[in-house]
Amino acid sequence: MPTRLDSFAAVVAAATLLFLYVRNRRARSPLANIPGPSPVSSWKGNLPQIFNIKGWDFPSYIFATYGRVAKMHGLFGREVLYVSDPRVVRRVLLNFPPPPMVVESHNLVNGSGLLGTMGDQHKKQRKMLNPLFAVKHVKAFTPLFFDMAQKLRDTYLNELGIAEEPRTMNMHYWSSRLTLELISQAAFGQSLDPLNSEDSAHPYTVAVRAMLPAALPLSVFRLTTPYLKYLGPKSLRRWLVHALPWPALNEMGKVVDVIYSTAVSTYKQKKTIDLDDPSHKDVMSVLLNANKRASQEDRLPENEVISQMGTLTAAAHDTTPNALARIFWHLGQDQRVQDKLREEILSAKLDINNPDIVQLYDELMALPYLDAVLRETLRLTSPVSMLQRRANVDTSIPLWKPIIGVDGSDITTLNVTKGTDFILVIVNAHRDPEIWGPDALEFKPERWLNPLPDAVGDAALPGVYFQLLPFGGGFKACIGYKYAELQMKVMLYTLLSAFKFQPTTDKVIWNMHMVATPSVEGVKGSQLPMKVSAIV
Ligand code: HEM
Repeated sequence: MPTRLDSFAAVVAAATLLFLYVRNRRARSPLANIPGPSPVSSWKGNLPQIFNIKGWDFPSYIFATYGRVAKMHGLFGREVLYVSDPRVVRRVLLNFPPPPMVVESHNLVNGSGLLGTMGDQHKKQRKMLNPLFAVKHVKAFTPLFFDMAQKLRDTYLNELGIAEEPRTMNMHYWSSRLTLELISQAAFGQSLDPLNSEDSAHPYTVAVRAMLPAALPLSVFRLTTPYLKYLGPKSLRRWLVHALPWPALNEMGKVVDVIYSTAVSTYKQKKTIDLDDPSHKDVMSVLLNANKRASQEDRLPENEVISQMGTLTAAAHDTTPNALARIFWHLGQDQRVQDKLREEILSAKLDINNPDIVQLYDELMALPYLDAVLRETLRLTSPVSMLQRRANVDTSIPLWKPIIGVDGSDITTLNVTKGTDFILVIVNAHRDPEIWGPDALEFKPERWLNPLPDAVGDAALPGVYFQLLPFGGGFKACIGYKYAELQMKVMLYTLLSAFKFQPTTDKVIWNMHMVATPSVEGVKGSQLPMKVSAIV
């Protein structure tokens, strides 16, 4: 029979073992000396703070308390580095992939397109698609974009009666409709929305707009995505999505089906046309043609070509309308900037019917204040506020500026092991006063008209868009950023020439999803109400 003493000894032994286990684990971790906040959940660590749609204060709190590097916890105590140090951001973005969960979630929804692939498969796709998104190709869409933006302007003026009296318009909704129409025409050569009335009812447009709301209730299950393939073949998984008594999943299934079947029918239709006919300029036609001519080694299989359609639509639609809405929001908040921008636009008098498309594109891009407003919005309020990556090797990364370790020593290099997770905090890197100056938190387009602080060059953030990261950087950087830039500039040029935009009394909230989205309390869906008046 064990005595009380035996029981006591067993408890002490167990406690000692547990203590040693925890201590050894901590000692073994090369991140043990990196300071950071305590986890708020025993199994979710700091994730509820990191991925909180109302959590804008968290990145600023971390920056103020810990600086550019903080250690946090993910699921079941997994260590996560929350980083805005520009040298670390550079090394990580240029070398490490997103964690499998991120890539697999994209793959489940849009198949094996750019967002849903990694490694050699992804490299091969980029090789095929990069030239189609180069400036030379994007320039060719300038007249189409102006045509569509003018259509929207005329609908506002006439069908919606703004020529007669001001109206409150949801600028997110209209940016989203224009984005979808432009991507349909430019990327797939088909028009889905004539943009001439209040509503758009094309099933594809409806499905794409429903995608993000449908994905939100499922986002907590993203963690399981790398393992879903073990449930069986695709056909079985597809059947389960519709058959399980789970409304959120069934809804997502319906949305994905519409997007996929439209992609397949577009692909089949493209195979019947003469792709050598130069009038077929849309991305999909050019891609099919390039793929047909590619060497066996470089050629993409059919399913990967089809998957690009949903991928490009989702990537363009989930981001550009929110970026545009944010610009309109800033212009509403700061009427001085709006007036100054309109003045530049009205005095530029671009000939938008200029048959020299290259000249028209170059003149639009050369408008300095328009460019400065865009850059400043994407700096201060980047639509994407964080990126996720996972180390694929053990390595050491020197820091831009040292941090102070838990033991009080200076840390100048991060030693990370394979598998370490990173949250790259774009919002902090874009607002760092040591990089951007003491006015880093102010919306000041003028900063881009003057030489930037030397620290911007020294920090060398690895973005594809100037020294900024709204479009990411490295091998998974945004392929469509020149396209997005053109769309945003054309829409601003066209609408600001005709209208004044003012905030309403509604309280607009920006939700910190993976892409920041505006809403109004108590109103369903994305909302950016603005009072729009015609300029007489
Ligand atoms: C303002 C608008 C946009 C923003 C802020 C934006 C932002 C981003 C960011 C941050 C990434 C990198 C994600 C990561 O590293 O994990 C990305 C990737 C991507 N974007 Fe965009 N994007 C925009 C517009 C577009 C447009 C218009 C298109 C297509 C026409 C597009 C297509 C893509 C694709 C295909 C990828 C995946 C690239 C890859 O994995 O190789 N984006 N975007």
